[in-house]
Amino acid sequence: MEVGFLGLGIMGKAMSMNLLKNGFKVTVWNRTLSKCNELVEFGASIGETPAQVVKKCRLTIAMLSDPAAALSVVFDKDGVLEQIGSGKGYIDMSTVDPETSSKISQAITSTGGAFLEAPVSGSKQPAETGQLVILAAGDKGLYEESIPAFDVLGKKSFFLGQVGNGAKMKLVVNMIMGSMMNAFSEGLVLSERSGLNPHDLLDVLDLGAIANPMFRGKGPAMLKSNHSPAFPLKHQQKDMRLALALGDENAVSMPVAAAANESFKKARSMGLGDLDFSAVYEILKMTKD
Ligand SMILES: NC(=O)C1=CN([C@@H]2O[C@H](COP(=O)(O)OP(=O)(O)OC[C@H]3O[C@@H](n4cnc5c(N)ncnc54)[C@H](OP(=O)(O)O)[C@@H]3O)[C@@H](O)[C@H]2O)C=CC1
Ligand SMILES: O=CC(=O)O
Repeated sequence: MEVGFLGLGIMGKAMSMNLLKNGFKVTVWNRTLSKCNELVEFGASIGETPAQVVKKCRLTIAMLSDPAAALSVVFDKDGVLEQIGSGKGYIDMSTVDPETSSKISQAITSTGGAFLEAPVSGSKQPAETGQLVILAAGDKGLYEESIPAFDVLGKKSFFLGQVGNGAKMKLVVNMIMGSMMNAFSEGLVLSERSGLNPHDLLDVLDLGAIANPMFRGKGPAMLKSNHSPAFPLKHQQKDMRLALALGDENAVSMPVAAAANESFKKARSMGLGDLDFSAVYEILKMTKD
């Protein structure tokens, strides 16, 4: 099966590599084209523009940073829209808001092309090992056609109905995750400041009802101030912002998420945006009497 892949950041590189290792022919494009070279060593072809990739491939996947990037790759010169049409499918796996996804869907479907949004839950390591959770919505036929690729990329795929539902589900999940990371960071700081050993806190948490892979996986590195990026903090803050907008639209009060967003914004303003989202711990640690 031949697929196009647009966007070779932390996630896109791991996902396209996985497709190559599992026998897919992959044509890649990235805004910074030099990032394609590593994939070529594993058998990928390069497309010079998004339009060239779509022209060559029946299915094209995108994994881009945010709504502005997702829109630019579709609507700008040499973009997806120039070559998409009947018989071709476009799958956007970036985390964006439902409005962005709907705008892209309308443009693609008006040409006769098929569109699926399919954001993912799971970070760098699940992307490398094909253990993502795929939250798809949109064209059911394209979803079914994409299952062989989704089976390589993920451990489970959900089809959630109309375009927008995948984006909403992803934003709800990441809103919860961002709030949890703040509560966890506050707990680590409180344990240290009150004279406890925070490593003991990690052990206690891991044996109780709120044990989870995020605390287990990130806790020890956080205590060493190691925030090597798996999920960049700037993307987590983008997701909090988009989730809060979804809350506004639906008149849902979310004071916990709003407070977490403020912490992520503060961390960004201090230059921590490219670190892992666990770096929010550093700004909570700085707060003194
Ligand atoms: N990392 C993670 O753990 C997870 C991330 N996600 C989501 O997946 C998406 C990608 O995340 P991740 O790989 O971590 O992000 P990265 O920041 O590592 O990569 C972002 C990608 O978007 C491209 N890009 C940015 N702006 C533009 C633009 N204006 N035009 C074209 N391309 C652009 C970048 O190109 P260039 O190389 O040229 O900068 C790069 O390929 C995000 O929506 C994120 O929220 C979802 C689940 C987990
Ligand atoms: O979006 C990030 C994730 O870990 O999922």
